Amino acid sequence: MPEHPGAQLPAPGRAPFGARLARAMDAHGPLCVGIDPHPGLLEAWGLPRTAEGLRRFSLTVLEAAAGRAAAVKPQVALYESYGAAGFAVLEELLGRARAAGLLTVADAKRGDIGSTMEAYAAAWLEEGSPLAADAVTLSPYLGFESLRPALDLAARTGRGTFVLALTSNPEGRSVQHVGGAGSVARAVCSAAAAENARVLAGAGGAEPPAGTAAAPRTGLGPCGLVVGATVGDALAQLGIDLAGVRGPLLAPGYGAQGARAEDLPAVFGAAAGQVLATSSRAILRRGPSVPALREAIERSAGELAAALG
Ligand SMILES: O=c1ccn([C@@H]2O[C@H](COP(=O)(O)O)[C@@H](O)[C@H]2O)c(=O)[nH]1
Repeated sequence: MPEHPGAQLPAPGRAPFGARLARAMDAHGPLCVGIDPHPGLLEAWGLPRTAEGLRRFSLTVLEAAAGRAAAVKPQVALYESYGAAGFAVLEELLGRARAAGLLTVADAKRGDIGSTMEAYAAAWLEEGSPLAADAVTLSPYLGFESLRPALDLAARTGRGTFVLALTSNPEGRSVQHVGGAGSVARAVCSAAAAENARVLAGAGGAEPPAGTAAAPRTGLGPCGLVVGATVGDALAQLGIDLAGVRGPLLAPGYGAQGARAEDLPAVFGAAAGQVLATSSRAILRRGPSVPALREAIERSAGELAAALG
């Protein structure tokens, strides 16, 4: 395992991810701005399809989002496609976002056998790693427990994970929704609930007393889920209790994929307060004007806060 510069330094005191995310959502609304530098958007913004174009795109979105959104979510694939130069831009973006007080979610969708998973966990979640983010997206296709190195490292460093559960794309249903009460989606949600219960119990966070509604954004554990805003009534159909997961819910599908803010309460029900909706293209299309991007971010954050609380 390569040593990261700074890996030997003690982790600075950092509040748990659930608490930091709750604070950011309370302050700015439940919006995560997706940073997806698609080639077509670079062209529309008058930027070259080079690492310098990627950098200018990324820093412009950051300038617009700072102080107006809870988090940003760079789509790692769109940096990776530029090779080492793209990763250098991603490193700079993550560092600058942190300095601007924005939480960062690296949308990398990593997942592999445990020994390799250790390397992914170290890259995205370890103190001192150049690519460390506040949270990373994970794929549980090799089994939820194969993600253990990332789950443990996130809990230890005050970071978070978002595990794919019910994705926003229509194709996801053919794998995730099959089997009713025995669905893959339900198994992933149950595993995340068990993980948060374990971590929160270790941190002294007791179960909410039976029969009382827990305040929706307090006491969230580090293991979040990706649940698309486009899944309609799938949660009820599959018998999934997302409030009982006690983790944050990253919800793509709002915006360019068709879900509207006013659709979200029906999709998420009692878990609405745990939702961090993410939107990329619907906001990014408004660039490169920073005031226009800011207006789109403020409008989205406002309508999501009104819908989700
Ligand atoms: O289920 C999923 C998981 C991840 N995504 C990612 O979110 C953004 C969505 O972009 P929009 O432009 O707002 O549609 C993108 O990076 C996806 O890879 C998702 O859409 N669905």
